Amino acid sequence: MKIVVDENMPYAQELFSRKGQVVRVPGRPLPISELKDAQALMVRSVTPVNAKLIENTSLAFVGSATAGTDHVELADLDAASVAFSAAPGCNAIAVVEYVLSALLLLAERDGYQLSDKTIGIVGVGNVGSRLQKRCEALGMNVLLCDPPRADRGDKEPFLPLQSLVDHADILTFHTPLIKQGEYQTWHNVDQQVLERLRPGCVLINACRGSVIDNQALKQVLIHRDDLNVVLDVWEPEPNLDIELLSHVDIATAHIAGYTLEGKVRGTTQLYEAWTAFIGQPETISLSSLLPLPDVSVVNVSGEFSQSLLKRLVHLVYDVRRDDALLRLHIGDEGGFDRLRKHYQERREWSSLTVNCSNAQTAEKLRQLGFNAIYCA
Ligand SMILES: NC(=O)C1=CN([C@@H]2O[C@H](COP(=O)(O)OP(=O)(O)OC[C@H]3O[C@@H](n4cnc5c(N)ncnc54)[C@H](O)[C@@H]3O)[C@@H](O)[C@H]2O)C=CC1
Ligand SMILES: O=C(O)C(=O)[C@H](O)COP(=O)(O)O
Repeated sequence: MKIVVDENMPYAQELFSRKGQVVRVPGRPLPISELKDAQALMVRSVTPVNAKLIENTSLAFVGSATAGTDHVELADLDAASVAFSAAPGCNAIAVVEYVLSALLLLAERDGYQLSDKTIGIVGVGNVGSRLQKRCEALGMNVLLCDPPRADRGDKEPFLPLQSLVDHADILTFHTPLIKQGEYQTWHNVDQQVLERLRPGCVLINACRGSVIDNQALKQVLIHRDDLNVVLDVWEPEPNLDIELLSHVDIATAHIAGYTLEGKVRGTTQLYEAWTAFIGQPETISLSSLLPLPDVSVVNVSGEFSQSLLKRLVHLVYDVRRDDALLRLHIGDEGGFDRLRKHYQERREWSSLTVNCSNAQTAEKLRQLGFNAIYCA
């Protein structure tokens, strides 16, 4: 059995080679000739999966180690009777921690407490709902927008997008890219929305570039220098608009989901889906695969504060590292993809054990995702 896997998928070789011959390939562009005699293909978001890719192959299964599936034409796979599985939620914690790392930086730079702010979360799925919990733990006022969930009758108090635009100090997007229909998200943030954002608003996009009209954003940023913008995703990728980048406060190369845990979960979720598909189901424990992080234990005394949180968060991950790298390498041929391919290991906050002398501090840090322990 031949299994073709994207080379940017940690532990794929180790796991999939238990069941067949593994061939690792680049995802952009993917060498189609490798698919002719392959039974399974495991991709990432950079590989468009459509009729053209799968024609004249023996593929029975395609997996994508991603949350988003806008790169996959599901109807084409259905028509060719090729099974498909994604990895929902695999990297949700990573995206949440990216967003909070960025917010803690901006809050320190501009001298405010996040607990005084209202955050609007658009798209309250795996990422949005985890972000909601952590923002509530921080004492922020949280507004939610998710029309599909509202229409399903989910209990949360969902609001229309316009209401979030009018009331949020921070507006952050976590929807899939939906190109048309009732729940379209393509260019959800257009010129009109951008002009209407509250003065000093922080706008974050860590879902898909085209959820924000990037050309409209560039034009608006030229005359609205009060806005603060965090972009992890761009329209288009990898050839983003360098002038837009120069107006953005925090700019990264579509790496919000790139913790080691997030990537490995993506691989293990696909492996489990695929072994179930071939009738040999296996379950993989994440902790059996993960190495110890560089910094694994710290001691903390005293009460919880935003500045303590920022110090702990940036001990694990400081988004400025990725911002600096993108600005340095965006002019290089293939720079965007190279940064993603050779991404420096990044861990989730839960990888850090925080020994606290204060019980409330320990409780708060646990709510925020650290492995915090109260040591009397
Ligand atoms: N930058 C990165 O590295 C990453 C980006 N992503 C992107 O973020 C997206 C969200 O990720 P998850 O939370 O894991 O997906 P999810 O599918 O769990 O949640 C998406 C939520 O958006 C809602 N939604 C759909 N249409 C909407 C609309 N028109 N307005 C408001 N809400 C709408 C859905 O009802 C759902 O609750 C993914 O589809 C993917 O494109 C995900 C992971 C990493
Ligand atoms: O899971 C998603 O959706 C994402 O956006 C991924 O983090 C993107 O990573 P790649 O699949 O492009 O490596």
